[in-house]
Amino acid sequence: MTIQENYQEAKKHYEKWGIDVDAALEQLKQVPISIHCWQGDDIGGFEADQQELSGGIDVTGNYPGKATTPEELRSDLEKALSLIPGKHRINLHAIYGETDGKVVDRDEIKPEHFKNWVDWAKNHDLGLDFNPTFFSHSKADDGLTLAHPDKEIRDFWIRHTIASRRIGEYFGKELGTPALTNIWIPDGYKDIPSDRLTPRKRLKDSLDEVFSVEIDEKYNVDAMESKLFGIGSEAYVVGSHEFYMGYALKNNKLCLLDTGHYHPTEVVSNKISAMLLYNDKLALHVSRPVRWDSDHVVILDDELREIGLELVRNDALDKVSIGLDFFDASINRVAAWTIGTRNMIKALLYALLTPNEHLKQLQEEGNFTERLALMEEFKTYPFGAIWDYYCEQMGVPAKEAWLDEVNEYEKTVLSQRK
Ligand SMILES: C[C@H](O)[C@H](O)[C@@H](O)C(=O)CO
Ligand SMILES: [Mn+2]
Repeated sequence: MTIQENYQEAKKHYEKWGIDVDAALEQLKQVPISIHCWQGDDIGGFEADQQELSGGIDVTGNYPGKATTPEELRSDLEKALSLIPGKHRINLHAIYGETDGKVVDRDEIKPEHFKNWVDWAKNHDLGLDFNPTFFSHSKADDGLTLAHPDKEIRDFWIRHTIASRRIGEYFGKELGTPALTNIWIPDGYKDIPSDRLTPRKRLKDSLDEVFSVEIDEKYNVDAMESKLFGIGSEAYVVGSHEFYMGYALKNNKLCLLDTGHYHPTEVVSNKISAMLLYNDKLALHVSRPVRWDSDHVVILDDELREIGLELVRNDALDKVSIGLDFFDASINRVAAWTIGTRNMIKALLYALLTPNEHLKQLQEEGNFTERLALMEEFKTYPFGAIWDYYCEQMGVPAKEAWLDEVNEYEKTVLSQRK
């Protein structure tokens, strides 16, 4: 049977439940995923005075073929994008600017340093998102930035954050789609603090100063990413979930929830509906924590499916910006992007093919037996046949055929790199 024939058969199973499969695929096409550039070079970036990765995050593995120039990174992204169905966005960090070999400190970065990215995004019909980089820098060596006790250091990072928001604004103006500029700082302490309040007051004041520069949300939207702990900030993180939740609500900013940034049994899928009651919009970093915030490649596991379901059943696809955040250097990096992003899209498709209204109704009626039974049965519905058809329709390889292309790219391009 062809992919088309399988699709026609599979469709009937879903139609029995009143699911309009073609409409679901149309809806899926409209959902952009913000693909993080940093999977392609182990969060190295292109600063002329590149420094070792810091900030309590770590990339392990030494798989050959890492991108070491902007051209290589863009070429690798193009390869991955050619294997991922749909129209997406690319998420950049401030360390990915291009300065012709000149040292430009973080508080001096300008839109012009990202012109090549914008030209490339225009050519490939992509939106761009942005992140100030508060790690891998001598002024972040002690693990403190916007909450630093030294005003000079704080001011440096405030200038960097404002410069980053200006770059987001530039992306939004040039590309006709607002950039999400996400602030994640590593600030915290390894051991039990004697004062939790003062650093948080400083972070609040720094953010107030950063946002005193108004930027039209038509071009740039601000988000802030909380965290529970990092390497070197095991006991205390200044920018905790509660800190940013309060700040975002009061100041009309977005909270960005990273799926690896909570207690091990705490899940982002359970936060979305609660937060959307009070926040118009949210952002996500979909990652996969394995025992800690390990940033493994996203797989189609229970939590990913549950996130997809929450976004779809709560009609939140327009309210939640979906970004990815994983970095694995132990496997082919183009494959990592492809696997993780395809899985994110699969989770959304799975949710769109679920009889959500019927299941909600069962719950309202207290019919938990049928609710559980159907939720389980739908796991083995012919979802794969619909996915394959979607890939074929979108002009990307169905099933594992994309792997041949990655292997070929590895042979002809990645393995030739020094
Ligand atoms: C590189 C990213 O900004 C970083 O992963 C951040 O988003 C994070 O999740 C830190 O743990
Ligand atoms: Mn993150």
